[in-house]
Amino acid sequence: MKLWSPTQILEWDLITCRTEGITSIELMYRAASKWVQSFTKYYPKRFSVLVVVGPGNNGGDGLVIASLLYELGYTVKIYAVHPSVTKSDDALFYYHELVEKSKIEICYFPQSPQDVFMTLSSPSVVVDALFGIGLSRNIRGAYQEVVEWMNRIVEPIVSVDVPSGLSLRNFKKQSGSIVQATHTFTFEVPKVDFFFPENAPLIGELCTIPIGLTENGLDGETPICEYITISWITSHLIAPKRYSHKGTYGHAMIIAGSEGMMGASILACKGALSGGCGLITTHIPNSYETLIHQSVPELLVSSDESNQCFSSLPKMDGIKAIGIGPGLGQSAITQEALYLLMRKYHYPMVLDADALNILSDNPDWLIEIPGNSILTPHLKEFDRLFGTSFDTWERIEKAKRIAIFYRINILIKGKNSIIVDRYGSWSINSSGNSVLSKGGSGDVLTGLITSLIARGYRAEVALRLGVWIHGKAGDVFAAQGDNVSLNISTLPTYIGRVWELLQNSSSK
Ligand SMILES: NC(=O)C1=CN([C@@H]2O[C@H](COP(=O)(O)OP(=O)(O)OC[C@H]3O[C@@H](n4cnc5c(N)ncnc54)[C@H](OP(=O)(O)O)[C@@H]3O)[C@@H](O)[C@H]2O)[C@@H](O)CC1
Ligand SMILES: [K+]
Repeated sequence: MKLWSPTQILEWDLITCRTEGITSIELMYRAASKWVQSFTKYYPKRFSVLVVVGPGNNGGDGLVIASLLYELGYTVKIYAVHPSVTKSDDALFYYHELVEKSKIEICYFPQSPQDVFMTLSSPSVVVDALFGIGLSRNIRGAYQEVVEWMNRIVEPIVSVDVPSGLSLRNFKKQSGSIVQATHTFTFEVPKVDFFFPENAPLIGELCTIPIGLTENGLDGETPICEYITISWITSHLIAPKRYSHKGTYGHAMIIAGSEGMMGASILACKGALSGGCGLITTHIPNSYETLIHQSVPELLVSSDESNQCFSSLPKMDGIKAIGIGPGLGQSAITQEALYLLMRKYHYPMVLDADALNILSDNPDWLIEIPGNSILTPHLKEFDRLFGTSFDTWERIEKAKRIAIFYRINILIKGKNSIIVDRYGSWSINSSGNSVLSKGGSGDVLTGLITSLIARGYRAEVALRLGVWIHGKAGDVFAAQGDNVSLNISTLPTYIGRVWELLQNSSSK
């Protein structure tokens, strides 16, 4: 799914009006009606409702929502901050047509919405229609007071389109107050900022409400980014060849594990096996050869000169991708070996965990990373590598500059992982949940992505596929009714279920 900027969404509204021959007033009514349909499923008539309206079209939606709920028999009050209720022509139309003609009470600033709310019978809910995608600066003054009052109300807040006050990149350096919504019912498509970790407490439960904007209305426009869902994944899968042998699907190498951390090596190798490449060689400290043979008999094993850690380069003929880092350790001899490996190897590498820690300590080695490789830091590792950022937008801009400069791809791991590729395009992953927040989960992912590259996917595609499949495996596990106890060594089994699901979706 493509994610658009506020300006593009407003343009999409206009295109829809032109294509369908309707007015923006009609589109506003349609949007508000659909919104009310969703709202009533969560909050039935026994709830009384305070609708807080702002000066623009978001406030206009609020006026239509208030009158539709009133018609449905809800107890409704409106709270307006702007002295004349609204500055928008469309909203004014509905103010005269619907609100004035009804008996809905309107209360105004400087009375506090809290005081008005207290006059409603319980249970009650606040509808936040103060600002939507048109907010152009940080909220100050009366609006700020109102947002702070709303946030102190303990009952649910349901935001219309956007929690009011969220900048959506209309301006930089967000610093004003923002509504902390219980639900955000957003129109047509989620907004990019909803997926950023710093905004998670503001959005609450997200519900996207289709309002029938013209399909393909923004064709030819460049979206801000792609939200990776199953349809993107199925459209990028390479079908298995009919006649194949183990050489058909590529040869991957995993360099992972050191004394006391060989579990990381096993997990990364199992992750690689679940990615489906033809051959996997693992390079390990030589004292663990028997352990690996017994734990994962499918692997070819290359033994290091050291008994404890990675210290010498393996033979790399025919290896199409190397995954390196899980449990690797950071001894001086390992650091040296990583440096030599990056200089000598010319295909993509997937650098994770200790490989990233080593790079953080030696930032001038970044230039040695083979082109089209992948770095897979989580937030803290990213900040350690490239410095802290004010917010996710700044972090993404930084990642784009670095990715383009070094011709590498960067995965910033998190609840909604962000993928920035070497061309500067970026995506947000949609799959995954908290069962994956465990030691070893990243090791499996490193192996999986490495395997997909060896199998023949371009690195930037393998990265997106791997991240989505890994997250989806966590979702398949949680769908069984257990969102706690995933044992990471069983994760590859759930990756297998995801492949099955993908095969079924592709054949439909
Ligand atoms: N277009 C369509 O057909 C459809 C649109 N829809 C709805 O419209 C929403 C977008 O509406 P919008 O563009 O009017 O923007 P909105 O968020 O209401 O705010 C703009 C107003 O706020 C003001 N203002 C801005 N910042 C401020 C601040 N910090 N402090 C104080 N004031 C500030 C700004 O005035 P300014 O002072 O900048 O001149 C202006 O008056 C969208 O989210 C969706 O809900 C749906 O109905 C579907 C159909
Ligand atoms: K809002």
